[in-house]
Amino acid sequence: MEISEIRRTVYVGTFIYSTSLTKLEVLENAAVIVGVDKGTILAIEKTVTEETVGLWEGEVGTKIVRAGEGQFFFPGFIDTHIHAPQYPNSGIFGSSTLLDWLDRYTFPLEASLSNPSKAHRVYARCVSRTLSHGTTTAAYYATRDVTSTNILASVCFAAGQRAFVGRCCMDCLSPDYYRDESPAQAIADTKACANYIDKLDPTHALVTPIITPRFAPSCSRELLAGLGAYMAESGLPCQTHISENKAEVAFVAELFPEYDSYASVYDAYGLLQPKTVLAHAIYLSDAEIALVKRRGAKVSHCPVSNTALTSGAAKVRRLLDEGIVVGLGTDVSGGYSPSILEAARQATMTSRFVALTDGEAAKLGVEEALYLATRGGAEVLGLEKKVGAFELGMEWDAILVGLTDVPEELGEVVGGGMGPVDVFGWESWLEKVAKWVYCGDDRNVLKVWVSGKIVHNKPEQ
Ligand SMILES: Nc1nc2[nH]cnc2c(=O)[nH]1
Ligand SMILES: [Zn+2]
Repeated sequence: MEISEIRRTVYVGTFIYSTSLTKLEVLENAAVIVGVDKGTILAIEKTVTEETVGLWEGEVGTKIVRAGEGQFFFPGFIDTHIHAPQYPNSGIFGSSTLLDWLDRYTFPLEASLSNPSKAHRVYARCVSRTLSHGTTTAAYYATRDVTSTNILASVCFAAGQRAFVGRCCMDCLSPDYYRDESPAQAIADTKACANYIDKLDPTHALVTPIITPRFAPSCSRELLAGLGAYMAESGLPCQTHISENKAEVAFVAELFPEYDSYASVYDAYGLLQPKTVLAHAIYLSDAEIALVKRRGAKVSHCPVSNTALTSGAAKVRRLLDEGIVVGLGTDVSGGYSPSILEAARQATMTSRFVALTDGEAAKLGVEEALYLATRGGAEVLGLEKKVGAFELGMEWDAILVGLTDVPEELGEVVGGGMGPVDVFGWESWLEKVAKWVYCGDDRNVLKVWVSGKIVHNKPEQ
């Protein structure tokens, strides 16, 4: 059958997804029917027989995709905070902390990406790497260079990754070689990138511009005000950093003495909104948490970066208890890993350190970490009706996960298995999922789809 004749794809097998912060639904012997034109879920059959699947197989225009024995479909991961231009520095951070790390490692690399061919090379690799780890949606910081930011948007669009792409605004306290020349220029350049994306993807079905003040210390009052006005007029989302490091928080208090807190600075310029993604949020005071909650701004928790740069341990349970929406971010290359599975794992580990001082309730379970990695992230980016779970009308943004079956007889696993998670056959589905979270990696990601289109296929070994 010609591909063009396929009207719907029926995915058959086991489906696992979050139905709440603490609950994972497991549908075994189920089917999810996806329309090919819009990539949306048309029907969910919670139990299907081989006979039914056989009938579908015989239908013209229907394609069947099966999860093998022991494999399962899972919603695609959502990275709510990642710096694509920093990807080559993954793992290179030494013993630095935020402010010296920016000067030493980050600004020189980002500035060098004004070379379009270098930008293309880095972005193509970053996008294919995140896809291979199962990231179907990413909120990217680019650099302050317009051409290179537009290259990132084009690379995401061509690769089929759902993405938010922001030109990084920074007109203050940044090195001479890497600083916006004026607030007006920074705003004009931001608009130029948004216009480029509007032409690339007019309905923002896949790629959306995002207003991106780097963080308060690198933005003048005039720039923050201009970006706040642009946010109000365009309705576009916004991403920035907040309260990541104690020296940074003290610096903001010194730079903006007229405001009570870091969060109040963003609020004063209209940047604390329901469509605002705040990365880190480690040292928010009670008053700031209340303000973030009142404004409906969202938080991107970046545990790998927070530990790598010795920034601190965000109190995620507290944020969740306050009703703040939280997702996960890799924060490459503050974070060394492009994997949201790693971020989920480290979110549970960090929460255990928090529990040592704040009590057992601080601990995040596997179910909660996976919720943050999927539905939480979707809500952070305003996509909760579109992606993050398997529900009617949602788009098929999904991954197929495979684990390695250890044979009952002593002997080698045939074909090397499907990645580093060994399954002995007696584990429940939820135990298999826990093993995947703690022991898995991209070798377990066999296929990845965005909006019903395949965007990654693990190479055969
Ligand atoms: N983690 C992180 N924090 C920042 N604060 C300002 N810029 C950055 C950045 O690039 N990464
Ligand atoms: Zn960051």
